[in-house]
Amino acid sequence: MNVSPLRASHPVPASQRITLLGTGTVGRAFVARHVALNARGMTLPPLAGIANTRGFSRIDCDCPNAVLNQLRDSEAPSASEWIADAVFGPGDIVVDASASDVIAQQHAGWLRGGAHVVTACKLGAGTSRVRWQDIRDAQAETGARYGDSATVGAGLPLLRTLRELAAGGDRITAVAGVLSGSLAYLMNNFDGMRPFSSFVHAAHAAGYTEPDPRDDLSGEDVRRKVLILARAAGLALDVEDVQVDSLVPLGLQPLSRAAFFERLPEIDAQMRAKFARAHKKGEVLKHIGRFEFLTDGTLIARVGLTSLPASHALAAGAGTDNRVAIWTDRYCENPLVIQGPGAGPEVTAGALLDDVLTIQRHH
Ligand SMILES: NC(=O)C1=CN([C@@H]2O[C@H](COP(=O)(O)OP(=O)(O)OC[C@H]3O[C@@H](n4cnc5c(N)ncnc54)[C@H](O)[C@@H]3O)[C@@H](O)[C@H]2O)C=CC1
Ligand SMILES: N[C@@H](CC=O)C(=O)O
Repeated sequence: MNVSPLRASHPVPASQRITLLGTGTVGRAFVARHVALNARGMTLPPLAGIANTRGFSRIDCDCPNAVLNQLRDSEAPSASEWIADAVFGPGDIVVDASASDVIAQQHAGWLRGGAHVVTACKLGAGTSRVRWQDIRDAQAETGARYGDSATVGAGLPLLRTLRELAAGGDRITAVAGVLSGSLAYLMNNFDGMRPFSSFVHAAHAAGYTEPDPRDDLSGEDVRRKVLILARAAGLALDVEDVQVDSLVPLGLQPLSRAAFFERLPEIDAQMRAKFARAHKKGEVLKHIGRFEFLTDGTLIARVGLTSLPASHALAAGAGTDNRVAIWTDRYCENPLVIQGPGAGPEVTAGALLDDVLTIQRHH
């Protein structure tokens, strides 16, 4: 095993190979699935390198888990210096399982170099319109692929469905639904009695939340998903076009992550009150992201908590289920509805590997 936790150059390969960025909840599940599929005799591009904030390690052995563990446990100081030395080119598949804006800024450049990028991180295509456009332009210039199935619905067939409908000439008139697996889990389990904060801890421990759960509770993660969905539908929405209502109390917003967790119970009273109001009306709380064309042709986009009758089309689902309704020219009376688990390391890693396999089949 050749492990070099800091600064390693990465020459352009002759054949397809994977470099995994991120050794956290999703990265670890990705390696586990890669190992498991290999053991089942599937032919996959090899895992050639892994990076995290500690550095970059080349994998010269049949032991990606050992390399991952060594890198995770490395005492090296936190640094992203490996990025400056990394060169990805044709044949490379970069799998982004980080939540790093520094890495997301590199997506377009790596595509321009001819490498394919497969990402669970939404900060590439789910933030500014300029960054998203740059990624699209880079793909068009080199033909390299941008695998984004994991970014919305943790691999549920949402993005591909929207793209196929749009490619078939259908106008997408609205998309609305539960787009956060962690918020689905929270709303499906919170009973108004046990503290809401205890469920946030459980969702974090299960790997459903973002590394910082405030990204979920603030609605920012769903804003990114709404942007990615709208862009897949051919609508170039920008960040400020999406109105977002946050669940994070003001006092908890500027804190470090550790301090936020300490003061998390401060969220409980407001959530108990919201639950009680909904319960009194015989309704349930659901966190909904949507974009839609109003009858005057205006496109609006919103994210936030709402209370719905239990019989409402978007109120169904259990656990981490995302449930998303799509209205188009074709599906104008009754929407097309897609539902299934929308968060968790295994489904997310599965979506990343599905995209890797698609690239392998087409290149
Ligand atoms: N947990 C889930 O259900 C889903 C997660 N995702 C996305 O997957 C991504 C990863 O999530 P988790 O694994 O929960 O996060 P995590 O916090 O457990 O792991 C993040 C990893 O990224 C690495 N990293 C951060 N900055 C880096 C840098 N500059 N260079 C190299 N590595 C760097 C960290 O060292 C860490 O290993 C996030 O973008 C999240 O939005 C997407 C769909 C579902
Ligand atoms: N934190 C996200 C994970 C998937 O994108 C969520 O809760 O949906």
